[in-house]
Amino acid sequence: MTVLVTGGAGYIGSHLVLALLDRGETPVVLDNLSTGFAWAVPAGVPLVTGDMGDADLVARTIADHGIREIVHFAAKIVVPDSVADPLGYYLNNTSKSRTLIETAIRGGVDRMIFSSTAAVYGDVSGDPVDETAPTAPVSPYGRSKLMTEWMLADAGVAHGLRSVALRYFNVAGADPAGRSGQSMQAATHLIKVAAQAVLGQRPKLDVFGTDYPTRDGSCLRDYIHVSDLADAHLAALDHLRGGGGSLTLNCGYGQGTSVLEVIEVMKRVSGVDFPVAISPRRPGDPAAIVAKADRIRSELGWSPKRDDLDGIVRSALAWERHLLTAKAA
Ligand SMILES: NC(=O)c1ccc[n+]([C@@H]2O[C@H](COP(=O)([O-])OP(=O)(O)OC[C@H]3O[C@@H](n4cnc5c(N)ncnc54)[C@H](O)[C@@H]3O)[C@@H](O)[C@H]2O)c1
Ligand SMILES: O=c1ccn([C@@H]2O[C@H](COP(=O)(O)OP(=O)(O)O[C@H]3O[C@H](CO)[C@@H](O)[C@H](O)[C@H]3O)[C@@H](O)[C@H]2O)c(=O)[nH]1
Repeated sequence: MTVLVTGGAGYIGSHLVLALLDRGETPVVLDNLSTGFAWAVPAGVPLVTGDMGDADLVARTIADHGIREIVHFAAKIVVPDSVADPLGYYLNNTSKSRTLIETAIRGGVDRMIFSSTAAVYGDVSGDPVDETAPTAPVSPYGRSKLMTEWMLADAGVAHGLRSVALRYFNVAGADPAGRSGQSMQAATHLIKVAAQAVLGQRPKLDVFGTDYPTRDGSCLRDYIHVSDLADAHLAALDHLRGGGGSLTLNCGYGQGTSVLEVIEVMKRVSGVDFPVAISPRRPGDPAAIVAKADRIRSELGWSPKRDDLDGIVRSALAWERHLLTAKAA
């Protein structure tokens, strides 16, 4: 069975492509390479370079490869950018997802896994949130994703498309075998930025706010290893292939870690005391967001294998070193 992976040249999508190959499946990637890399798509995996908003291209790809299921990662993903450019985010993440969903249904696709986000919940009190918590995103990014969840739910009722919306919490780390990682140099994610600070690629790390109502004043997030997340997608595919119904599932470990704690782990693991500056809050950031992640275990039988922040940080750092060596070569 061939699986179409939109955004498969990106960070998380490339890890799913590896996980699919590891279990003998046949992925096809559709990616416009806006933030992804052709080299991140393993040799032998077809890469269709183009936009998910291009209905003709999507229809052709579905027909050419006999696609019945799509894992949909393609999106713009930077929360503060979405505050500055909301319409760009609604176009790429919402409107183009609408085109993708419509074209998929017309082409006979009946299963879809969607990369949703913890950002759909908004500013929660800090207690772990389960999937029944009210959705009240505080950024255009979160809203652009929530609207896609709604479209999938409505299309499911009207057209029989079954889907699993996976609400990722903070994804970090890299493939344990060193085959992929987060590669965008201008990335804004905390663990990536901290790894770059270790290697001297950034002069310092800014902590965006230490005046939040949290245990040390910095924001709390629930960091999940990207390979555990890839496994959750495999489990979600298996669920739908087995005839299972649509689901919305949190993907996290249920453990909140503060920005300052992440920095402490990065310094300890690397042995490098990089400079840290306390800076103002960043727009669109909720104070604390931690998953209650029981449903994914009971519905999919998924459980994490790499629930260890030291290990996540170590793998992110190893990938950053790899990128640096590759650049120098
Ligand atoms: N990284 C996280 O912590 C995180 C957390 C929650 C949810 N997510 C979601 O996971 C998904 C993947 O994120 P990522 O971290 O791998 O980001 P990424 O930027 O590395 O990957 C996104 C990929 O989508 C491609 N793309 C974007 N718009 C496209 C379009 N219109 N047509 C075709 N390709 C397009 C990009 O080129 C890129 O390869 C996104 O949907 C994101 O919202 C990520
Ligand atoms: O240089 C930095 C980078 C980040 N942070 C802070 O670190 C925390 C985590 O930030 P980041 O790694 O950028 O992730 P989030 O903004 O939490 O967003 C990520 O996690 C969300 C789910 O929680 C996803 O929806 C988004 O796609 C993904 O970018 C936030 O409090 C940031 O303010 C800093 O203090 N300094």
